[in-house]
Amino acid sequence: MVGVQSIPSPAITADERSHEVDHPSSHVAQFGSEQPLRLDCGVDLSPFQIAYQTYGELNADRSNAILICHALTGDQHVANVHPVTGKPGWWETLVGPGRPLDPNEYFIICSNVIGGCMGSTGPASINPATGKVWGLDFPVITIPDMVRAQAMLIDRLGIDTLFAVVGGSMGGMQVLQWTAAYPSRVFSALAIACSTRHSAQNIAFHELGRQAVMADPDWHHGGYADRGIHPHRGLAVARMAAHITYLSDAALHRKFGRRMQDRELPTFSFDADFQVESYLRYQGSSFVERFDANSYLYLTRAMDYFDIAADHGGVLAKAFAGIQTRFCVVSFTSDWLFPTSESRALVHALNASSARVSFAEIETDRGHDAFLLDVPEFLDISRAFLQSAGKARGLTANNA
Ligand SMILES: CC(=O)SCCNC(=O)CCNC(=O)[C@H](O)C(C)(C)COP(=O)(O)OP(=O)(O)OC[C@H]1O[C@@H](n2cnc3c(N)ncnc32)[C@H](O)[C@@H]1OP(=O)(O)O
Ligand SMILES: N[C@@H](CCO)C(=O)O
Repeated sequence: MVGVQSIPSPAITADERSHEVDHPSSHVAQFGSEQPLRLDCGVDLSPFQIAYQTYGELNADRSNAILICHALTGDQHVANVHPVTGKPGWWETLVGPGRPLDPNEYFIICSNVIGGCMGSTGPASINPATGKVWGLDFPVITIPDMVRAQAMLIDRLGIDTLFAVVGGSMGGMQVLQWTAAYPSRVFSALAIACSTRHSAQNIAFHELGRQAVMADPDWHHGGYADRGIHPHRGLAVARMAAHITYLSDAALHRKFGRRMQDRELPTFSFDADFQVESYLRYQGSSFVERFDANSYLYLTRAMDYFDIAADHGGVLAKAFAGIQTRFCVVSFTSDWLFPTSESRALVHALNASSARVSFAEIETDRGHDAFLLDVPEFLDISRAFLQSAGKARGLTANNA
């Protein structure tokens, strides 16, 4: 990389490097009892580990680091082939050479959240006290817990201030939590399709999903791993219901309408007569191949508990008082899960805090998950925001 001084992750030990998996910059950072993770529920989690990927190189003054926070079922494999699904990284529209988050310019970090199931400690991990899978003995985690764990990782990487923290949906919640908890460590923040608190409707959808998991006889009160089984049916139903909320009526109509699946006439049965039924079944069955049911319970719960203003006497602006971080808030017109009104409320609070904030509502029928798709206006806005913040930060092309 021309003009970029390569600084290997400074505090990563040889032991940690031995955990490298499918990618040259794939790591697991382990934290021990000297550094427990203090959880909001009152538990000190120790030891624990965070699995993460990096792309690009940290520059000489360590000013070009971008942290990507993933959404509910995402993971650290943001821009490399996924080791389980074999599919491209989940945000390759945004991250990659020539993309708005270009590893030739930035040192990009993405970690699997605490509570996740792709290498970070979560309910599917082994509880060192029992030698068995944690299951429901795993402590309930929150968005602030996820961010606290990430901050320990960022410390471990020797980075004081992140050039940017970027994320959509649950990732956007983490972005906002980063700015509220560590304002001086975040130079710029790109918060997409998110909210400062989970709405009653969203909590209701999550509860529906959790009940579907818990109603599966294979769930065994979270103890399925010891029996060598997994509540696939319940988790698939949960994903099917959730997936509908990630799209929009218009998008479903455009994709499938009332068209039939591989047939011309109704079968007068409960087979998947309609394409949209077949599609949903596919989304459910492919999801369970890559996700743990208990993790789904814990991560949905973390989103439900999220409410930044609650920690500031119910006044959202207080969470951002005096903040110097540059914000860009993005919403999508057809997102009914995190509607534009919630982004506007955030922008108003940032304005009331005299924060620097730009806001874009993007016209699309692709619903909440538009942030994961190739939506040119979204990508252009992201690029322009980071370039402008980069100038203010003194970053030059290729960060020479
Ligand atoms: C690790 C991670 O994945 S990170 C988490 C973020 N990623 C996700 O949430 C993935 C799940 N979400 C999605 O797939 C979302 O629908 C989106 C919005 C991100 C993708 O949208 P699009 O690119 O428009 O894809 P679309 O929703 O049409 O789904 C395409 C898939 O459905 C399948 N499909 C389409 N029609 C049908 C049908 N009638 N019957 C069965 N399957 C169908 C396609 O074969 C395709 O399968 P593939 O993903 O294995 O290639
Ligand atoms: N579809 C994405 C976003 C959900 O908010 C996910 O599963 O993580």
